[in-house]
Amino acid sequence: MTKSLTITRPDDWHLHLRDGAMLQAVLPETARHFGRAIIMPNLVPPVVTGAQAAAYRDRILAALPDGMTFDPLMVLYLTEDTDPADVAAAHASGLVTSVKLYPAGATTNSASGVKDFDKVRPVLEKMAEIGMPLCVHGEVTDDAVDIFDREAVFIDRVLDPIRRATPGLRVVMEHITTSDGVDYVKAHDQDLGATITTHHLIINRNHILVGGIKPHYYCLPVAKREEHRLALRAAATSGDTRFFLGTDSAPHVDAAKESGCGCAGCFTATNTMALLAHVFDEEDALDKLEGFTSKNGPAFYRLPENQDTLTLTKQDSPVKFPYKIECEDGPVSVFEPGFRVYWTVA
Ligand SMILES: NC(=O)N[C@@H](CC(=O)O)C(=O)O
Ligand SMILES: [Zn+2]
Ligand SMILES: [Zn+2]
Repeated sequence: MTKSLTITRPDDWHLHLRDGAMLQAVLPETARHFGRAIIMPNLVPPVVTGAQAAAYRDRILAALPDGMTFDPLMVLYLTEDTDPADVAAAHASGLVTSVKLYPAGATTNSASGVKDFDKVRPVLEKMAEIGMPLCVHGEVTDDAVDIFDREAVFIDRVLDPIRRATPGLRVVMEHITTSDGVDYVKAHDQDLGATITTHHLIINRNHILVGGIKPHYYCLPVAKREEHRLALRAAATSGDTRFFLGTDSAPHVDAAKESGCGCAGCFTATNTMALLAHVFDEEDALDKLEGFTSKNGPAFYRLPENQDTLTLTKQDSPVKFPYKIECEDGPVSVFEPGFRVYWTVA
């Protein structure tokens, strides 16, 4: 029996579009379904100034196929040299939505990130004053900390001290992967939210490592134990407005992933909405999907909801997705959930 669900058009509150040929290849995959996305600034070199964000936004809009509508929400990459006045001006003009904090070395293209958190205090204070959200990649980079513990340690060592020192700072914990992340958000107020990815609702660390190493399931923060995946599912489907979708769809060409030192990132833009419908259906929470994908994010970012809608239908037989999308630089594998999917975007 065909089931159908119409929701306010979704937004993606954490997305990597890259640049050049990759941007050209992946942008339609997102714009087909999503009205807006928070565009991650970890290009090489990173998007650091308002002027760089304006130029990147123009390149994104130039790559948008005719007939598609999509609003890229630009983000500045926080460095120890970021000028609080440039950030405030870029925000006031409407050009830039948020600032992204990467601990130096934490993830793909994060070499220009922050080493000494005291150095960015003036920027964070300015952001608290003007109500501009800070997006955070929440992992410590200390060699002594096990990679599976890096999110929990970040919360204690970095995030909580920053929030205490900067009252009023509005923070999005990006791509949370642990029950520690879920609990930290739940214990705090409206100035704190978190994005959850599609893939972290689907895979745990066994999926990466059992039966052979699966490079396409490797991303950062790395997927954790099953109990954490279940905590993320519970948070996403709970209706708690502090949790919203950030796919962290992060394309790399297959040659860079299927390598002796494979890049981190899962490319989920193509099938994210169908996979989320599957997950929410499985959790008997289809009525919570719209909040997670289309309402909680705009509420946190203090933006209007999209005016248009998206319809998902559940078919009688499994739906096929492309295995790969083509890019001039090489093919990019689409995230394969490992189960049959019956949902599709109408
Ligand atoms: N998530 C990832 O595994 N990779 C992202 C970076 C990030 O979001 O940390 C990327 O840019 O490839
Ligand atoms: Zn990240
Ligand atoms: Zn990311």
